[in-house]
Amino acid sequence: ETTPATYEYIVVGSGAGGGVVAARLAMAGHKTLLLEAGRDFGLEDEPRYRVPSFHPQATEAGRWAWHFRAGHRPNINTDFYPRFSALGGSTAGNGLVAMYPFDADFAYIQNITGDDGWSPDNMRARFARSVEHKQHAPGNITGHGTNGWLPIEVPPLSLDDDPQLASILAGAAAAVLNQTLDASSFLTGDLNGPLRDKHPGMYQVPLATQAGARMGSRELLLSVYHAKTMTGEKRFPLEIRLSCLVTKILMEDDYAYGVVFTSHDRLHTTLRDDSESFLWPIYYHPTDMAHATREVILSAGVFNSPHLLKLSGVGPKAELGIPVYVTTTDKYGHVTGRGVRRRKILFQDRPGVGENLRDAYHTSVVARLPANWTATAHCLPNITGVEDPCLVQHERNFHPLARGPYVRAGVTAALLYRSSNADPDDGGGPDMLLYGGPVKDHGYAPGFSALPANDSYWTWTALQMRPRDTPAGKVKLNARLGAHPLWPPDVHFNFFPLGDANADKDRAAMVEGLALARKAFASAPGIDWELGEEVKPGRETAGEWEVNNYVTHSSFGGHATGTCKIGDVKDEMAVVDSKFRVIGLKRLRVVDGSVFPRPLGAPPLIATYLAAEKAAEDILKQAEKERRTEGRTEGQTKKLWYRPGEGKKHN
Ligand SMILES: Cc1cc2nc3c(=O)[nH]c(=O)nc-3n(C[C@H](O)[C@H](O)[C@H](O)COP(=O)(O)OP(=O)(O)OC[C@H]3O[C@@H](n4cnc5c(N)ncnc54)[C@H](O)[C@@H]3O)c2cc1C
Repeated sequence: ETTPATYEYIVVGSGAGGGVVAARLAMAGHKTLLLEAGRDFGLEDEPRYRVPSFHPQATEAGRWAWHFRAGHRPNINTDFYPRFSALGGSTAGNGLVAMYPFDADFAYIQNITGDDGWSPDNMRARFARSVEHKQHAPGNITGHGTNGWLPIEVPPLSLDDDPQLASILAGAAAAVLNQTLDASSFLTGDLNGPLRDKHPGMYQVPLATQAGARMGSRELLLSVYHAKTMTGEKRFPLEIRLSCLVTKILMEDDYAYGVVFTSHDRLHTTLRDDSESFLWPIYYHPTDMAHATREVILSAGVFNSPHLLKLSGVGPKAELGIPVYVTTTDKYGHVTGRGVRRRKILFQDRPGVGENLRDAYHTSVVARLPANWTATAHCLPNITGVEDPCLVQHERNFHPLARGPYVRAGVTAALLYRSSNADPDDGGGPDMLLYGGPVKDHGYAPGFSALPANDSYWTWTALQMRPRDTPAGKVKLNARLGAHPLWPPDVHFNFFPLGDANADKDRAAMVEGLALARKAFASAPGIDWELGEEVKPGRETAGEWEVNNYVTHSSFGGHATGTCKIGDVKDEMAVVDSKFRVIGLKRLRVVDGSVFPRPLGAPPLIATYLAAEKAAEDILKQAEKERRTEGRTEGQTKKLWYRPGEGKKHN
């Protein structure tokens, strides 16, 4: 029996939420442990990490993924829903789209909680502090940062690259915006500018890249981890432990004081498959613990954060207050080896944990154009044994202009528009986004990343940025197997719930989006559709019933949120308050993409980074307050809260 290692803060998960929080706390001088279930794939010679256009292949790389199956309708959970397990979390393989959220997204949280830290002005100021906006086209950079840790750049583009490109974009401008294509405003416009919230328009899409290579919370963490003082010592007290799956939050009375974790490479990815072999890693790989004198911060993502809270006994009484299968452990968290027992695991009734699983709807129209894209015609992605000249070009050059076509992640243009189904009371402005690129993309499904060698596809995807309030989905303990950290949770969205009037309006907006995508193709000047074709949904999907059916059953997500939602402390379904503190408990916060109470207008990456920046400020303010009220100096705060053994322990 040894004394567990003790830190001021323990952060679980290194994604957009946890990566930023851990880095900020360590930079402020606090001894911080970051535990991440995955490995550092960026460290390996891994083009799927670095190269933006390989993001679909990264999504399907088994060793990086959580292998979630998520149903989009209740009781069906067969759909592939990618989430990454790596240093950097989902930022290690996501689509890199770096779009600033809408003011309304932040104003909503400010209004329901009364916390002005969420005001659009404060969030914009955080954005300006966090990013370094590198606009390769000479664009408007008002409201952007120039010196932050996250580089954002617009991949270089020339409309002369391919005769079909200008035509496709002109078709979209005509169909969606009723305008002729203004190439100069498209090339210099600013999708992250402060004015775009209220104005329909067509923009290039900024990416979180540095000179055409992926950047994210991994790079921030590594720069903090490796920083040295003038005398060559470690500058910031950050410890990062990879391949460590946190299995439980340790709690006593009403506060968290540490975590239990298991170290094993690929533990969760190889074994989260419902098979009978699920128990061996727990038996044969040691569990360990760490204690936190100040706080435990849960940043395990939209599915794993509520799952881990539930595994630790925090969640709905109806689910945790009845006997479920649990692994039996001794008082140090070590598995006793006597298998599983049925046990009630309720520690704190928090009915909102795992509820309110929401997402933004996407639906795509894919067309095969008459000719292959000239910019990528010589590329040979995904052909084993053959050197890919485009990859060689990307890897040998370090200026985005010289790196070639792989600096793009599959999205070339985004059109913001207001649908005829928009909520009249939503304050106006665009409620839909139509984005497109030279890819065959109709959502995540096994095998989707296998690209044809010479492709001639373009996909327009309609994204509903502001779905209405409808009955939401859930993340629950595995109904069949119970509460074991290696058993994946049941994840059920609730897309277009039947008989719900708001869902019908959402579907109508998506049907309109699909029609506009088709019109965009049809309006593309000079494209001979005798030589090309719509491949998805295909011409046979033409009648009202067929289109409705296609939208209902083929719409996909990717922006899941809400399972640990922020709310007023009096809202019994809220999980955390505006400062990310789990309501009803002390010393425990959730800081990740699960906290947003409803889907964000923009893709969630930047919003999650900014939420984490706010959380770090909130945590540091609290630490400072404690330091003052206790009248202690910083070095003397260690024993402030953690007094294990004094209180009543859970389990
Ligand atoms: C394929 C894909 C494409 C995307 N494209 C875009 C895009 O283009 N633009 C955009 O804005 N957003 C995009 N996103 C979404 C964006 O990446 C996420 O919203 C964001 O990363 C969420 O951050 P997070 O901190 O909530 O979770 P994550 O970034 O998922 O991080 C959670 C981390 O916690 C770790 N973890 C989980 N459980 C445990 C445990 N028990 N113990 C230890 N560690 C644990 C995980 O391994 C993971 O590293 C995409 C996501 C995916 C998966």
